[in-house]
Amino acid sequence: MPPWTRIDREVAGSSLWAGLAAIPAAARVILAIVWRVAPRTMILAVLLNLVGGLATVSGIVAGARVIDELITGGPTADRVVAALSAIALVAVSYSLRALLDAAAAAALGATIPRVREAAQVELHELVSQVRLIAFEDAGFGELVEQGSGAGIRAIEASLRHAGALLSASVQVLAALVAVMSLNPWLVPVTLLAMLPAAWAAAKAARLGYASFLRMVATQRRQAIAGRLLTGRDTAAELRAFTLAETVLADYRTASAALAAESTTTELRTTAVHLMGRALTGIGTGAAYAALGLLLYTGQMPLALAGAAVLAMRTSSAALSAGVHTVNQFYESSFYVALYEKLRLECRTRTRPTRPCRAPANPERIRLAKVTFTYPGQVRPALHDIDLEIRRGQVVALVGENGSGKTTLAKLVTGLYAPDSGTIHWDGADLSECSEESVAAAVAVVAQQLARWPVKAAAAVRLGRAGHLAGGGEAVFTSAVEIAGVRPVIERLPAGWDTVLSREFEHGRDLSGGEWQRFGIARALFRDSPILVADEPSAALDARAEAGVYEAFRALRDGRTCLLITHRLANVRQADQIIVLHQGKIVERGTHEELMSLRGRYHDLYDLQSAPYAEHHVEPVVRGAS
Ligand SMILES: Nc1ncnc2c1ncn2[C@@H]1O[C@H](COP(=O)(O)OP(=O)(O)OP(=O)(O)O)[C@@H](O)[C@H]1O
Repeated sequence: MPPWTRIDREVAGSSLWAGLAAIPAAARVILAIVWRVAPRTMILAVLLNLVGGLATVSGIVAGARVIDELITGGPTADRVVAALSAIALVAVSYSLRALLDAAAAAALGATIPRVREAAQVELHELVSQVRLIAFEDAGFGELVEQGSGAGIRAIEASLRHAGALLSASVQVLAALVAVMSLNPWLVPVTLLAMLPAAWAAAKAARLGYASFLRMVATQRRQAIAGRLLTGRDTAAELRAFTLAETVLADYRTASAALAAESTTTELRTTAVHLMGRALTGIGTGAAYAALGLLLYTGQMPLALAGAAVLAMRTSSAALSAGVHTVNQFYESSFYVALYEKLRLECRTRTRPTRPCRAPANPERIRLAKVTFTYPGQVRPALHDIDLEIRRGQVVALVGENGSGKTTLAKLVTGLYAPDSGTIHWDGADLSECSEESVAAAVAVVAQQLARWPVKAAAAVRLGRAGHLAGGGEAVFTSAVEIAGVRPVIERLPAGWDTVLSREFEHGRDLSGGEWQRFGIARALFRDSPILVADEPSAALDARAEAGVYEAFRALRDGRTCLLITHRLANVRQADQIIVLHQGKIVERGTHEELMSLRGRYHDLYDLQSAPYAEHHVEPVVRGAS
């Protein structure tokens, strides 16, 4: 069961009062946005609803007058003439009510897109300003997904519910006020007719949620199996492992279960509706009996009976609609609460604005006793790290999977902040520098590259957003040549104008190595004094890899390069090799120093070069040796 079904369980299991109690909090959030983006339309919608209520009162009262005129003594023609003005008022009242309802719906319709847009834009602004580490927190990730998806949809739905609820409440109230003004005894009579209908509506809604809950797991199972059968990601393995029949069998089982459940649910819902209608019938019958009693005992003149019937019909229809809306509003209120929680979380996790700027090209980067633990983890990913990197050095971070290389690179470049210890760029403590100024000095070839769905030229130029439309031509050309992007472009149907995504017409996807070439070109085009390359050649062919390392060495003139790689042959010429193991630095030095140490680096290097030594060939170090 997905985590969000908790909400449906809660709605299915709680009372109508719990639903009503949850509405004010959700309404506050929505009204705050509406008040910000469309205050006048909001006031107009409320006024239209209120005037619509007055039209209902006038319609009912006028209806009572029509009957009154028609049943009083005298010739029929005179009675009809006497009733004409009341008949006209009935017609005007109900026409006006229809017009006002339409106007209120139009006002709401005009407000909803603006509210949705305001909520979406604000949320995306807030999330984009959140510190990177927040995304390593699984709870925050889930909140972003729910808050920005279902949360935004709930804002829109709640606004509709608020409109429907306001309209229903005004109509119920109007009917009660109308009958009250005619005869106070009519109030309990009207309630008698409308309460069973309200009860039935609440019951039907709850059964709807319960049946949805019974089906949701099977529905998801069917959807997942369907995606596995038809998706692009699994298409190759599905065929290569001849898995189609296995997955199809699962799909068939889920579909059959779903069909059976649907039939049962349909029958149950029909039974509930039947019960609802029967109860409404009993309620109405009781109301008529009460009416009859009032007439019999002379508590009420006959003319008012018609008004009572009108009021009963108006109010029970409005109340049923209102009760149904309360349930929906209740469900939406949970998601609105998630949206609100996400906004608050974003605010607490926003990147701080700091006046101090980091040095544009630091002479020395120093880490002292740096410890870092990922959110929700007990064991630190890095422990007591002391490190110094000088401008122009190529520093290689090596070590087994999970030893902390990527994490260390993110700390050095200010993407994460340490839990304890300090990171200085020259005299500046990174914890006091603005994140933008730190980022300005750094270019990153990330281990998991973003596959930007943009034109090929933009995929490189994104490295320096200021030059997206053009500029930095010499740097662009050199970045493209070094990263080996040119031959890729020659193979693309529209060259530099090809969109790198199959989601667009004529768009093209790239191979893993081709994406990596774009990632390297993007970082080189950034032309920053510090380059961080995390496994930059994992997917590259031997020729491209040699070219890239050659280029990294050439960057040494005044630039600092932090290199993470498992291919140790590529780090032989690094100025410093840092060997990490379980979050600690266990060895450091040049290749020669570490080899003579005969420690962990020596063992790893030997392990990698053994196959080449056996066949008397050099390892893939053309660029590095
Ligand atoms: N988002 C995260 N949440 C929790 N733990 C994490 C997260 N990312 C990494 N870790 C853990 O932190 C430790 C260091 O991870 P890191 O990615 O820095 O290793 P690495 O040396 O770069 O590994 P690899 O060679 O596989 O890329 C590992 O134990 C890893 O499981």
